[in-house]
Amino acid sequence: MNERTTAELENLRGLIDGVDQQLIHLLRKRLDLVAQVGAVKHGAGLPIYAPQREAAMLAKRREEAKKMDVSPQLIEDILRRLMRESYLNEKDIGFKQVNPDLGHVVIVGGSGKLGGLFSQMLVLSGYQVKVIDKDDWARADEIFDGAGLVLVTVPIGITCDLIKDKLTTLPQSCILADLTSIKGEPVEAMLAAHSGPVVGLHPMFGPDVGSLAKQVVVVCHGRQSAEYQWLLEQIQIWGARIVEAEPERHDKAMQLVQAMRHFSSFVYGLNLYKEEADIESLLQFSSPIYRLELAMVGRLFAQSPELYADIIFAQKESMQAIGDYLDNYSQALSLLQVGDRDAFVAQFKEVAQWFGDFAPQFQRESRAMLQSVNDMKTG
Ligand SMILES: O=C(O)C(=O)C[C@]1(C(=O)O)C=C[C@@H](O)C=C1
Repeated sequence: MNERTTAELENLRGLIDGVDQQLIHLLRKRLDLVAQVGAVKHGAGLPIYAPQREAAMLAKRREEAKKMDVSPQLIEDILRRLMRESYLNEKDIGFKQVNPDLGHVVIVGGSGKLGGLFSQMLVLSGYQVKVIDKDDWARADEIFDGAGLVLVTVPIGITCDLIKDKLTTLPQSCILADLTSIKGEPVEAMLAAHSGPVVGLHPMFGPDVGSLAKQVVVVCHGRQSAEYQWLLEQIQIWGARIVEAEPERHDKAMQLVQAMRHFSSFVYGLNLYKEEADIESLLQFSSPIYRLELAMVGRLFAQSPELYADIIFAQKESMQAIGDYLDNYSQALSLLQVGDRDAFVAQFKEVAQWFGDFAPQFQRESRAMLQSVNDMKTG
């Protein structure tokens, strides 16, 4: 059935169409300026992401919007979305090459998705990239000869053995780095296999990010950090933030941030499956937060089971963290079973106090996400 309308409404809608068309012209104009900014940054070696400029610009636009009785949050939302577009556009122009004298780069496992992303970023920065995969080891000497950087990005389960078995005769000055999501054992293995510069990296994002702007790369220093300083600078030019960490502290955090997180998403999906839940009707009844939760869980099952098995099984210690979760679940369930509502409320308050200022901060952040989820609804 057609939506009802009136002549007056149609007239106003025509005027709105005109304003929206003007917006497209303005967007085109902004994109052209951003392309020029990208070219200037490329020449000067400046990072794609400029947080101080963004903060100053947003503050000014919010003020101006207020004066014109436009919601400051509206202009902020629009500009943030536009800047996301800027990161993508500036990326395509390419990046300054921080170390033009580096020999070529070898990506071990380059046909993997994350390896592919790093390969693309390095090529966009002017480096020559060679890939070595399962079937290429017979040509290894030729591929590694003259390499300035070897980046290991194979599944966690085989990373350490591959380093020990295959990467012991790299050129002395070559940097050996890995992208594995645990850092203790791989960094140790690299230090043992290679006597030159060593660094462990963990990109805290998946291969489907459009740009590295605002993403985090964890760095665990191995040896001769002055030799790979350029690489960290290069990653920052791509827009990412470098966070330094000790391998042990990083790995401990990953037990909760990755192993436990993904395991509980897995069980959530497993439970929906066993309960024979009808996703279609759940979506019909879903509140925005439930939709977001389904999206978080559902996206897991759109990806490689091996990848998640690798992450979950990577550290024996994760079993403890996941077991603790089960214990806490059982204890909380027993409150429900005995109908102890007061104990539940008391426990809730205790946890809320522990979250402190983070709880309202997360509430604010999730509000914006929930609004976007709602915006995406159609029909
Ligand atoms: O001003 C810049 O440095 C830009 O790259 C442009 C722009 C924008 O779209 O306005 C984009 C990214 C930066 O983080 C800041 C601002």
